[in-house]
Amino acid sequence: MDAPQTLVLASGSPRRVELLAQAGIEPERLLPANIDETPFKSEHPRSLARRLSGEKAHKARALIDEERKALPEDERGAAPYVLAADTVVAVGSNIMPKAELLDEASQCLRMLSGRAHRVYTGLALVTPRGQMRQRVVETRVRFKRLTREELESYLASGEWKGKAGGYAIQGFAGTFVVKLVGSYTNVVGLPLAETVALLTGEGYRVHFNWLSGGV
Ligand SMILES: Cc1cn([C@H]2C[C@H](O)[C@@H](COP(=O)(O)OP(=O)(O)OP(=O)(O)O)O2)c(=O)[nH]c1=O
Repeated sequence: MDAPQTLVLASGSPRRVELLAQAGIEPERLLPANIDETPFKSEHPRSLARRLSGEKAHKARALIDEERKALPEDERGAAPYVLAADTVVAVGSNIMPKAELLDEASQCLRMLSGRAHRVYTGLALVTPRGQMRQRVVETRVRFKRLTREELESYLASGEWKGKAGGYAIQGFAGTFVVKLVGSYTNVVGLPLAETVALLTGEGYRVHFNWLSGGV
């Protein structure tokens, strides 16, 4: 019999939950970790994705440790695996904001129009023993040149809200993509092959019972 294992996803992103579900992984708990996501001065986008995902995982694990400490020792059980991610969009070394305002989204899209950019997702896993494992996955994306009409209707759609770089490839913005090199799920927010590899590499058992089909 396998020892029990639990997974906490340190995220409030429904996309990340859906992506994990696509791999047959259902976290026992969602624990969004609110952190300050402001880049340091001249911070490289790759370093930012790594740092922020690490901070999210670390914060969630610290909360869990607090909760466990409040329990009698014999009721604590094993600590869970804690997984976090952070997605950063960049043109060269210029980090695009996570668009919250129309103006920000508009600026991002003008910058991305007709150009190539990179999407970095930092993955951070804290093992039950408290060890941090990290990696950053990079995808290159090229957008076609956007017409004024496309730009305006995209802004009106609101799909950009809360998205790194002011777009969501899984929605209307999928029609802007003329080239993509690397992991598609990485752009949506969680690179699946790498996430599964990270988890299984640390002893988390992923059940590949796909025979019944899910699509
Ligand atoms: C580029 C791109 C980003 N995104 C999303 C993924 C992330 O949710 C978001 C980037 O912000 P993140 O800070 O990575 O994540 P989040 O704040 O949404 O969630 P949490 O920190 O709680 O895990 O942008 C898309 O959904 N599609 C895309 O094409």
